[in-house]
Amino acid sequence: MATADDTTATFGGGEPVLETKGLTRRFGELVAVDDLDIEVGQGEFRSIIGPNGAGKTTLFNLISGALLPSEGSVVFEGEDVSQLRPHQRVHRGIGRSFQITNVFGGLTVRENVRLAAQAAIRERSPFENAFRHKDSFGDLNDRTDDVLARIGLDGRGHEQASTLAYGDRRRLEIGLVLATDPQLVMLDEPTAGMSAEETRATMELIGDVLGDRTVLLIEHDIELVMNASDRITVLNRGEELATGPPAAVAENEQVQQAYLGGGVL
Ligand SMILES: Nc1ncnc2c1ncn2[C@@H]1O[C@H](COP(=O)(O)OP(=O)(O)OP(=O)(O)O)[C@@H](O)[C@H]1O
Repeated sequence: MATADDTTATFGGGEPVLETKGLTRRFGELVAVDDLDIEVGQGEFRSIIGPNGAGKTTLFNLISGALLPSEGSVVFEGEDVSQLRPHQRVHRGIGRSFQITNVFGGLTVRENVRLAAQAAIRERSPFENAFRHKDSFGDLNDRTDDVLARIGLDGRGHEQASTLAYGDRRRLEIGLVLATDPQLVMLDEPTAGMSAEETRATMELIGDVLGDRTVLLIEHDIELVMNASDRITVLNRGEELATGPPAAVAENEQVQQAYLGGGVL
């Protein structure tokens, strides 16, 4: 049950980009995601937080299509996508999260970006993509150049991905998400394992390159979540404990008790 402010208000007006309706996922007896009704507005930066095992990753998997719901639905841009396969959801504009974004170490930076862009060209069958006339690849090359520039790796497209330093590899991963031209971007702990400086730079990059998209973020770094989010949803044992702007969530007593044992926020 949601208790915080602003739960039902649609961000920025208009229809939500993403809705879950009674979304539930069971693993045997365990209810990992329990009757979730959330709405994410166009252009919103929404963070999902909660203790270990709260259901955050399961929720992401249900939205991306890696898992199917036991009950309920996922609605994206007004369409029920609950039964679609992951690649079909990518075509509709649901961006992959880092955990399922593959950087191919043996390929160059440019080849990686180009491949991601190609995989996501919408409305075409793989057959059509394979046999398109050479000239029509102009689009793809333009998009690849644009992505490389936006992630600051232009001029480095020829480097083999496996030789990139950690921070640059994370940039490339963001580039691969961007290359699919998603409307909704799902980021699963994008700064995990980074130094404070790398974290700052990565969040800045995310703001720069994904600022015009709708973003869903799973993140354990509370300070980062507080600074970056328009709204935060707190999960606990699969249930929505609260949704609201950072300040309202930080003051929510149930959140304090369930998530933080009091006093951390
Ligand atoms: N494939 C699965 N089979 C059985 N149980 C699962 C499976 N995936 C997740 N679970 C269980 O579902 C619950 C929610 O897990 P989930 O990974 O979604 O939580 P989380 O909030 O992402 O946790 P963390 O912060 O530790 O990553 C946990 O109790 C977990 O053990």
